[in-house]
Amino acid sequence: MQKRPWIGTSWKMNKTLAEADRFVATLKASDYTHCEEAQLFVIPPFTALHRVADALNETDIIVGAQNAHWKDAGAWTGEISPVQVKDCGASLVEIGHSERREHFGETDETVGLKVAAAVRHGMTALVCIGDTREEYESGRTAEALARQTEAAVAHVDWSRPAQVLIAYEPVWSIGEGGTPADPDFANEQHVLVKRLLRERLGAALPVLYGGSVNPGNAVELARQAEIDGLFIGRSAWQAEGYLGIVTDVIAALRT
Ligand SMILES: O=C(COP(=O)(O)O)[C@@H](O)CO
Repeated sequence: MQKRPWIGTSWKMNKTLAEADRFVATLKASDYTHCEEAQLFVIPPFTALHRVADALNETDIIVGAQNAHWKDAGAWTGEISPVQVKDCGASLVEIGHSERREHFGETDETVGLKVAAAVRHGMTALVCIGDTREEYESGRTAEALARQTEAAVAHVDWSRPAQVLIAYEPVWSIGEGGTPADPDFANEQHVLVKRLLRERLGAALPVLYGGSVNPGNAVELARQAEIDGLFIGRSAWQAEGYLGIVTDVIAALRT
């Protein structure tokens, strides 16, 4: 059976409201507002979340938040709760991106608590895990992924319906100066993560790849047996770039 990949982008700390509107207008004018061959998702910054979710409401494109706290409300100045992002129209929450782990004190424990909270509120949790360059170069990728995978699912109440996606994003592959992971290497890490999940939960979860995905490597990555989707940064920040990758991947998976 042909796979239906997740293909999405986080805008990180980019886009004014006018720029968000332009991206969304291009998306809405495309053939992909209702797409059976891929699950599209867009993760704007909080400032544009409500507006983008509203604009894409009638489409099949999922809109997510880049983070959400584990508590529903309270004295947590500067934070945003899962109740609030859901209220803005988000149905997905990205959790544990390496930039948050590196710069904002996100830990395996807070990631686990946030995943459980997002799921408790009926949203999909998209959990980013990945090895640092130091872990990669010293052969400790598997150890890092095992630790982060276990923490990501540790607090979820699995006796209730829960949608959790994992994004394998090697830290050394992300952003300017990042090296895209070799597709075979990425696939091997996805095999490992899925094995860990099967042992822990009795079933694997979808695992997406992220880190310097671009028009030149997207198809080969998406063709890997255990890569269930692509999570794209820079190459998808212009709607045309995003739609170009979506078009290429869908066409390649048809053949
Ligand atoms: O960080 C990500 C990848 O960024 P790139 O610019 O594609 O390296 C991923 O989480 C999508 O935001």
